[in-house]
Amino acid sequence: MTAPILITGGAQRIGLALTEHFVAQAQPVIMTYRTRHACIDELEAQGVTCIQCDFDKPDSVSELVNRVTPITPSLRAVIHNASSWDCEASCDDYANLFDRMMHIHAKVPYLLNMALSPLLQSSEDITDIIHLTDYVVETGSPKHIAYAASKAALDNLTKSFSAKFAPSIKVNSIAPSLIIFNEHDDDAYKAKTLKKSLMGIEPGCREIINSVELLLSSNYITGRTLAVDGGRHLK
Ligand SMILES: NC(=O)C1=CN([C@@H]2O[C@H](COP(=O)(O)OP(=O)(O)OC[C@H]3O[C@@H](n4cnc5c(N)ncnc54)[C@H](OP(=O)(O)O)[C@@H]3O)[C@@H](O)[C@H]2O)C=CC1
Ligand SMILES: Nc1nc2c(c(=O)[nH]1)N=C([C@H](O)[C@@H](O)CO)CN2
Repeated sequence: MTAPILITGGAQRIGLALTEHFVAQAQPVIMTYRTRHACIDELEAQGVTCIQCDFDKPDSVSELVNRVTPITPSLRAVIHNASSWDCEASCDDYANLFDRMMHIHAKVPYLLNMALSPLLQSSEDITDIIHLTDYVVETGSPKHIAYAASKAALDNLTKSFSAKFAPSIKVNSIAPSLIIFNEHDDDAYKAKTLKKSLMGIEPGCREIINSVELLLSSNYITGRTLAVDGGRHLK
């Protein structure tokens, strides 16, 4: 029996692309969703274990762990994808913004890694934890200050957990810049954003799928960051 991969935030965009990729590979998936998007019914019909989970709610992490533990003796990987890209301009309670960013991007992955590591370690093979961070871990972001700081915290968790769990579990970050635009992004924003990288394209979810597969296929890469950013650092 192939151990499942747990993906948080698997009901749209990159998380959904990852979920659908593994389904197509006959790799069992457990995924969490906050909002019951239209895709959930089909994913459940395809055998994906879809667990409703709003990490902003108290006890959500322990409830998720208590849902996962009885359904599988082990996990192949945990992919921390769930995220909220919030900016200071859209809020007036900076303390709440900071707390929410740190919660979803650092505290939730920290607590899940601590609680789920036994399931990862019970596998006979090397297993993986993957943190979806962000290019702005390197630079900060004047418009997403709390978001960037929280992703930097997640990046640091990669370093600590890779040392704590080696050699049974590899722990790595994937640090994207633009992968896919949001529906509300206007043409001016898109043109400005495309100019920020050397490649100048909206690459799409396949870039993250390829990066995840690279990390899963390695028996040696750990404690590192895969920068998936189109050469933005050299622009
Ligand atoms: N898209 C891009 O170009 C880039 C993405 N990244 C990173 O890659 C990852 C995927 O990006 P993308 O697909 O755009 O992500 P989204 O912004 O689409 O968010 C992913 C999911 O996170 C879930 N989520 C948010 N907050 C919570 C919460 N409190 N509890 C539970 N689930 C929550 C949402 O669930 P629901 O929809 O069910 O409410 C959503 O489906 C993220 O970590 C992101 O920071 C980094 C750089 C660029
Ligand atoms: N949770 C999310 N994080 C990020 C998103 C997103 O849509 N959801 N988008 C970006 C941008 O694409 C940025 O990398 C380029 O402007 C960053 N993080």
